[in-house]
Amino acid sequence: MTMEKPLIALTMGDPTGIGPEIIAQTVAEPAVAAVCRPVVFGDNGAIARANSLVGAGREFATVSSVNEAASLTGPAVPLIPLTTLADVDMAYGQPTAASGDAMYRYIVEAARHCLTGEVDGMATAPINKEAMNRAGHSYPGHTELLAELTGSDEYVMMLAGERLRVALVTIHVSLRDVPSLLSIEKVVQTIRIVNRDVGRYFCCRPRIAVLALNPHCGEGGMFGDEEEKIIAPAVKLARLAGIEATGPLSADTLFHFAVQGEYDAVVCMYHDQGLIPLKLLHFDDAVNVTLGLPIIRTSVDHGTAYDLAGTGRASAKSMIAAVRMAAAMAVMRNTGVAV
Ligand SMILES: NC(=O)C1=CN([C@@H]2O[C@H](COP(=O)(O)OP(=O)(O)OC[C@H]3O[C@@H](n4cnc5c(N)ncnc54)[C@H](O)[C@@H]3O)[C@@H](O)[C@H]2O)C=CC1
Ligand SMILES: NCC(=O)COP(=O)(O)O
Repeated sequence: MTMEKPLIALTMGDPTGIGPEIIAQTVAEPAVAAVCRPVVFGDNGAIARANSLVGAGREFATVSSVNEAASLTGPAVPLIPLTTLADVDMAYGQPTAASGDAMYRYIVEAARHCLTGEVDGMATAPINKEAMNRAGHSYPGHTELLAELTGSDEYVMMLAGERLRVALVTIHVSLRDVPSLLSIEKVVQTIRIVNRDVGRYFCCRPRIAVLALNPHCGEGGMFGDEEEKIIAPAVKLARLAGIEATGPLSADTLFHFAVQGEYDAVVCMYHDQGLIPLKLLHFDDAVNVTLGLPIIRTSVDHGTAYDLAGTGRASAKSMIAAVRMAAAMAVMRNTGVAV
């Protein structure tokens, strides 16, 4: 039996950043074409500029719907133009209200098509969160926007590389607010979603490490009591539910053991606790996956890189990895077969 390759929506991200360039490189990558049919949600002008800049040699064909994209034959990559940006809205590193609105619209449309099942998943290029907010769309990032669009109360940001997966209990919040945002319920919820979705897509019964918040797990309460009051009870509840969770574990040593293969995922209490080790190991090729949504969504692990935009020097490895992972997850969901 031959199965059609999954249709994966690629959102162009910030028109003034590296998004269009890494998309142009990604769709030209044979390893991407081998596993999926990409369809780009973006802007003709921004993509044409990026395509000639990187010289990857893959043509784009403007289409007006996902149906038309799906039935396109030949080597051109379908592009659904949702905006027609003026040059001023594509000036490198200078997002405007129009470009802030554009990045939002690409995400909304791709998510809508994921929900209807017309596309199998989406992989997103980076946005500038401040520009999206300035355009009137008040979300900390894709994750929270997609949670709202899909009606999901429970979701987790996970970043995954070959050697390490980190999942975050709190995401884009001020460090000073982290302790008050932690609760037994929130930690259990994160562990539960990681267990279910890492189990569903990546390995059958994940071994989950749960980090402490404070140095030395709080040193018996001398350096904080979140371990005793919140994290240890949460781990206990998760274990009672049959989840292979261990913790609280000291963050300074745990990553050494996680990358030796002792754990399949590490639950971290805040953004930089997980993303610093992840990017140290996997800056080039990690993928951001939103767990808990009814749709498949992956993304790059980096930002808009204004210092590189327009130079053609940005690496597309994380975007390529994100598209390939979305495709593999779609095949797993649609057929139960791991690829
Ligand atoms: N998935 C998303 O939409 C994300 C968006 N952002 C946004 O990106 C903007 C800039 O954030 P920063 O913290 O400066 O992070 P950044 O990742 O854009 O840049 C940090 C450094 O990494 C380099 N870099 C980033 N991507 C690269 C690539 N593909 N190839 C080679 N070098 C690369 C940059 O040149 C820069 O030196 C912010 O507005 C932030 O909100 C940040 C992370 C993820
Ligand atoms: N640091 C990761 C990041 O900013 C990604 O956020 P999101 O836009 O995927 O929610």
